[in-house]
Amino acid sequence: MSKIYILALDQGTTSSRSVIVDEKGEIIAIEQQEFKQIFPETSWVEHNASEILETQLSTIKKVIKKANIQAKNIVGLGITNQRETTVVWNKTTGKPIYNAIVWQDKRTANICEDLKKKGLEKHIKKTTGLVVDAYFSGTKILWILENVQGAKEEANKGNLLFGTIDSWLLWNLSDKKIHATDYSNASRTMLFDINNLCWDATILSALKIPKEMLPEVKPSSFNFGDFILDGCKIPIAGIAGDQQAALFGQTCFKKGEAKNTYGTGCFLLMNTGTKPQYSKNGLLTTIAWGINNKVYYALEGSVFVAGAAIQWLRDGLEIIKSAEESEFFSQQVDEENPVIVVPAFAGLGAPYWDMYARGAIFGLTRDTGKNHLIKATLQSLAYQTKDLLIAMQNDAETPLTALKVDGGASANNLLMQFQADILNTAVDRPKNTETTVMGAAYLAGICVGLWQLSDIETDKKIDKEFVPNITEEKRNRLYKKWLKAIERSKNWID
Ligand SMILES: Nc1ncnc2c1ncn2[C@@H]1O[C@H](COP(=O)(O)OP(=O)(O)O)[C@@H](O)[C@H]1O
Ligand SMILES: O=P(O)(O)OC[C@H](O)CO
Repeated sequence: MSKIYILALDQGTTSSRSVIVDEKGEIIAIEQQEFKQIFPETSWVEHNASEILETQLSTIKKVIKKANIQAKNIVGLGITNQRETTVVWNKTTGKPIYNAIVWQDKRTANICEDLKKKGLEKHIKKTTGLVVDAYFSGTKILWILENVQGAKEEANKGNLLFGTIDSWLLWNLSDKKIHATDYSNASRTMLFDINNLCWDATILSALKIPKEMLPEVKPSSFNFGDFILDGCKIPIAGIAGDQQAALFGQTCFKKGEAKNTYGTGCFLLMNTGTKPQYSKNGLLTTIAWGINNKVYYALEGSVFVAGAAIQWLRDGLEIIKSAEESEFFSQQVDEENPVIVVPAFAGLGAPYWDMYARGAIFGLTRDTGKNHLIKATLQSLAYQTKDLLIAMQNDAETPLTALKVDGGASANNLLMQFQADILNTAVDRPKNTETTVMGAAYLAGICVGLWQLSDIETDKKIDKEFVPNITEEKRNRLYKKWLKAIERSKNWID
């Protein structure tokens, strides 16, 4: 009998990836393609949605060739995606009416202020689990409707569709042009009622968004429709936002289990079981996934700039040639680093939620060199994670015994050791750090009957555990400086 496979797509902020996973849950081939980041104005970030689709399709073709398999042996397709990023397209032509507005984009801060003035903050928190912030899709949709000529009229006539990236891919990949999303992605729009699992009429009306343009919302492990490849029907059987998919891929199936992903941003999620738990410490309540007729929730701490700060060292300041080099240059600073970098390039996310904060560098002296700056930038990922972990432990009231990590920057040993040191918690890096795409593969594989949850739970191989190795006194002294720097970077722009 010929082998069977799952095709899984990870449409991230900086690249589109496709992987082939075999029956044993091993990745046998990966293809990845970067695409353009568009910065039309300060604090604006856009992607070309058509380029996203093209890069995704191109990696699908390449990965099948690389794995040397045939479409007929692929039994399911899973999709995971950068969340919140907003696409509005014309139902008839299939063309986006504006670039995708990316989750990092801050242009809608004023729309958020209006919502607050209308007294909707409490309602939004209770209904959607989110804080009012330009991060989420809702205000981005309104911006497109108000700023693209004729868009409002077309939307009211029912000619436009909205989707996060999963919906955009699903609509384009499915043979019947399915317009749907899953619970985890819907819960990032700031329009979705996470308790009653439906779009919220009050918020839609405040943002003047016609309900007809919104996708249908389904479980994450679900048969959404068929992708036709080389004449073969492949069920699109799993969809989840990338951070929730990573939580699933790290097998955090039980209440209290958590992971932290170091990608463009940094996202700490804890499974809180089948009931939403609300944070008192600046974290978000979000849907983790819907599976087997149940919906699971998570507490989330979202940091906007993590690996993106390393990209800034590479592409903006041009003081490193690759992200990996940040480790080597940081190792050259063996004394205590007096420099602190707060990479609030897109404001501050959890737990501070300050859309007006901006990046800052503290502690410069005449002998500060580029290595100090590189190390401080790398350390900022660990400090921001500590902010999140403190908030999460205060909410959860259970100490985390170890932190499971993944994402591009988790490959950096110096960062992971500093993370353990500053947290005073062990940091566990799995052998397979492609947990995000594995989450999508697992959701699809479970839907088509290839695996059960219990098969997946057994696969938890650790590559390396980083153990704390600094004194309590040093830890406290360093973190105090960080908190001082954070205070000074808040509320910078008007
Ligand atoms: N060795 C490294 N050290 C520090 N940062 C790294 C390293 N390798 C990758 N990164 C950072 O990780 C990010 C890419 O991780 P990835 O998980 O692919 O992100 P995304 O899904 O957001 O596109 C980039 O921002 C990059 O700067
Ligand atoms: O594409 P990533 O991995 O940076 O993830 C982005 C997040 O989904 C934004 O909420």
